[in-house]
Amino acid sequence: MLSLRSTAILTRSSPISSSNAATVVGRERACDRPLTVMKAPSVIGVSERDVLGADMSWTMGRGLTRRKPEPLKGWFRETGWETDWTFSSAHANARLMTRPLIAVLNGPNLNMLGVRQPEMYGSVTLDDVEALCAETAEELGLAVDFRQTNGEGELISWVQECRGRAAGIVINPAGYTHTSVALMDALLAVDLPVVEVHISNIHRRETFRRRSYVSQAADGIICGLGVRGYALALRAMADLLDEQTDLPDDHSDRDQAFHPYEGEEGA
Ligand SMILES: O=C1C[C@@](O)(C(=O)O)C[C@@H](O)[C@@H]1O
Repeated sequence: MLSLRSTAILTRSSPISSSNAATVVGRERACDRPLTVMKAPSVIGVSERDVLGADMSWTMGRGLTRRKPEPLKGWFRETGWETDWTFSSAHANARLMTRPLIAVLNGPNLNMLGVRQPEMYGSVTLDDVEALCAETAEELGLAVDFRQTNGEGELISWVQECRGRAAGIVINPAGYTHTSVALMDALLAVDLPVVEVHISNIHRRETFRRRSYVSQAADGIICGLGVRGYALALRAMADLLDEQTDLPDDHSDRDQAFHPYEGEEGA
């Protein structure tokens, strides 16, 4: 279970748009080290998609370091999905960036990596793959939720849960690649960027592996490059998300529009 790792709270009164901003109150004073918080849609009154799915860059107004902490109005819900918020407050105007959450989903028998047909899949374990994904995500400024299941229904439920929660899906559907219309339908339904990964080159193997239902729902496919395909998939996902982003680099307009501590005593 994920634990609450920091105690920041978001409050806002109007719907999010890319041109306004939220008030962010942290128990931690503005600092240069990262804070990880759980999302709190019920607290901040925005949809989970706004928090996690959308590309967002929040610019905090002047005065973060001067604000007295408000009483907490609620706690971030623990949902198993998280986002990282990084305070960088070397300057008077601190900037808060969300990390888009990418679900990395693995299908049946991938828990057996390392012992399963090593001549085909190599000797690395699924834990190694998870570590690789975490490292790559860190480098790319993404957050990952890495999961594996042997159940088709569970995999489909996880895909469905991504809607409104994740910014994209990297999936190695394993055996369900070649059989599951339902998984394909779920991926089509969530309407998120999808990158399909296979450790082995499915086109060099048995004929039945050449057909992938999942590919119908995938933006791209990486196969045959071993587990590094996961890292490549995350890189591709970062690019896809960048392409969706139309935020200007210069947030000065938002800096001007957002004065959360205006009028406050001591601000
Ligand atoms: O389980 C797997 C693993 C696999 O998805 C791969 O990663 O190469 C390829 C599938 O055909 C197979 O059923």
